[in-house]
Amino acid sequence: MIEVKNVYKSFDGVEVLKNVSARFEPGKVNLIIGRSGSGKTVLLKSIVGLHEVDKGEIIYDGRSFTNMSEKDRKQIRKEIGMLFQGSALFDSKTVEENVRFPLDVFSDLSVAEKKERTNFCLKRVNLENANNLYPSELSGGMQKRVAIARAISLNPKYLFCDEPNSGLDPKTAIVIDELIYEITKEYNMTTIINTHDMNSVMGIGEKIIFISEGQKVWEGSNNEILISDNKQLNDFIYASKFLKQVREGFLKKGI
Ligand SMILES: Nc1ncnc2c1ncn2[C@@H]1O[C@H](COP(=O)(O)OP(=O)(O)OP(=O)(O)O)[C@@H](O)[C@H]1O
Repeated sequence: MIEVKNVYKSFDGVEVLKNVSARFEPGKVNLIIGRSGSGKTVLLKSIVGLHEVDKGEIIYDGRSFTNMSEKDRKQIRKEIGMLFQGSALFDSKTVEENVRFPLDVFSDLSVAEKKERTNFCLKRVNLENANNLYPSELSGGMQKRVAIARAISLNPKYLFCDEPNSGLDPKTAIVIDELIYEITKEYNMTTIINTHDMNSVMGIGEKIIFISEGQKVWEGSNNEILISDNKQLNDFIYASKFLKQVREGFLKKGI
């Protein structure tokens, strides 16, 4: 479990995170949602240590990331898989080299073991025959799958995804969401995703944190979101006419 306790973060005197607390559980897909500029990325970066928080604490399974030495942080970083916006693959490396990269840098595996692990990860994302292709030869969805294979190569306990669906068509986005959901369950990972994709929210949002102007103003599940009477949350969610109609139908049925 990852715990965020009373976290504050400012840039040049401007408070971007204000007393944010949240618990992200293992084996669950946790989403951070909110408008552009609400502080989602700053929160995610604070959790992984790309930003130092001004106040408050980040705790990984009882280990205070905020207060530990750089050496201990390195250990936690090895337990983290990251899926960046836009996949962030190395264009000059093949699919196989991209997926193997974290193993080359962080593991003591032999060449044969690395090959085996790389192939296992590629198989897991249904890309068995793509080893020798370059990112430019792949569709956006395939690139995302390579990025997922790379993110799980070190068998992480924690998976962070920043807007995993950006740039994908709705159908491919669902495939990627489902893949993230399945691997979260398979490896009992604590997965945290930043998104404003309402399909993801409704499809895989087991636990959702809604951030507005740097504050957590709501948390709950994808089912609870449909019956919430939190005005700020509803203004955000039902900016979509379609979802407004879904909510009305849902409430009419009295579920
Ligand atoms: N390194 C930084 N220096 C100064 N200000 C920053 C920095 N990073 C983020 N901010 C500011 O913090 C605020 C929150 O930004 P953040 O990127 O977390 O928003 P977001 O919710 O992730 O938005 P989006 O959905 O558009 O990615 C913004 O006002 C942004 O300008």
